[in-house]
Amino acid sequence: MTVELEEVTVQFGRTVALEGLNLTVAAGETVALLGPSGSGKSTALKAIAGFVRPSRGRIRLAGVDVTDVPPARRGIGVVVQQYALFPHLRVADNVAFGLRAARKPRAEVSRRVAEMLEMVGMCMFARRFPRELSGGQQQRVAIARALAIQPQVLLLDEPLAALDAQLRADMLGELQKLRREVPDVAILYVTHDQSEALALADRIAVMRDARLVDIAPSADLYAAPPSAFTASFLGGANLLPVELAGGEVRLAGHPVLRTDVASGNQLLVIRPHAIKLGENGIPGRLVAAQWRGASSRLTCTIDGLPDVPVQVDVPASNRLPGVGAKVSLVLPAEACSLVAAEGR
Ligand SMILES: Nc1ncnc2c1ncn2[C@@H]1O[C@H](COP(=O)(O)OP(=O)(O)OP(=O)(O)O)[C@@H](O)[C@H]1O
Repeated sequence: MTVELEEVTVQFGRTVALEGLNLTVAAGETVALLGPSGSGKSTALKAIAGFVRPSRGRIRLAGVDVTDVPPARRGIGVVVQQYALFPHLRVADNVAFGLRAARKPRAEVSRRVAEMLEMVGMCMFARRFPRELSGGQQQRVAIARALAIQPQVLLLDEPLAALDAQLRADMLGELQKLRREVPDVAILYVTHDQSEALALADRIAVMRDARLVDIAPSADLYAAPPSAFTASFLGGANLLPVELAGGEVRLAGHPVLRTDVASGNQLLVIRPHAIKLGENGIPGRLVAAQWRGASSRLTCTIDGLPDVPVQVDVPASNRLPGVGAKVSLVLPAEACSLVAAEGR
């Protein structure tokens, strides 16, 4: 079932939490809403679920306008950060809740509950209460409960945020599997974690200050971010001031890329791991080094641009120059792109 938002604006008093959002999630597609805290991601999800009412705009499910339809009648599965299981109900009854509310026959309820618990690997825990489960197990039950009603739309709001790093990685794997098991469901996944968005989403929608900034297939957005904000938010790219002259992009006077962009205030985008310390590169200095396990994050400056830090990731096995030493930075043209500098 396709989800469509057309010019959806949500206001809380004088706060505009979401401004004119246009977004479509196709059946079978996973879209991640990615953005910093307070950018309006959860508000967008709540508007689709029907928990908040837009002050302007329309929401359609499979072409049908549901803007004025109450949440329970939209047939949407919702999973939020804090699980929100019913504490007084056992796991099986939590999962059965929506089916019983829809007055499904008893045999169908038990069959479906068993199927769902099987899918999330929680059959053994059917008789437990939520308080007797770990955070990850509770989250699986929440997902089973959301899917039990066979929703055509699944909304996930930071479902892994309350879990520790190991569990988060495990659950991310589970969610990838889940996507394959419900191939026709439209999934909207709210997160501020770019690695979750990249791992799960077909397309990523980047939000900032209540607005959609960019939306594109995940790989495209990462490889060629259309804006400076997306370049730095998704993958922490370097944004370096350049000069454009005669079809050439120059960094501190050194040619790095050819371009059709004629003029304007442009920034060069390059990811820290794409820059190499090599021969005949752009001369600069190492100003700091931070060991990060498998890699080291180096902060360098380029001669002539002393106030612009350049982040470089190198494998931790590489021998590092000493802090203060001269370095030569190689920026492969294929790893470089341009974005317009922002006015702020
Ligand atoms: N019920 C509410 N009443 C008043 N203001 C609200 C309410 N809900 C959200 N807001 C405001 O709307 C803006 C967007 O909030 P929203 O929860 O959508 O952001 P978010 O991107 O999901 O953030 P986070 O990642 O921190 O959850 C924020 O400025 C927030 O303070």
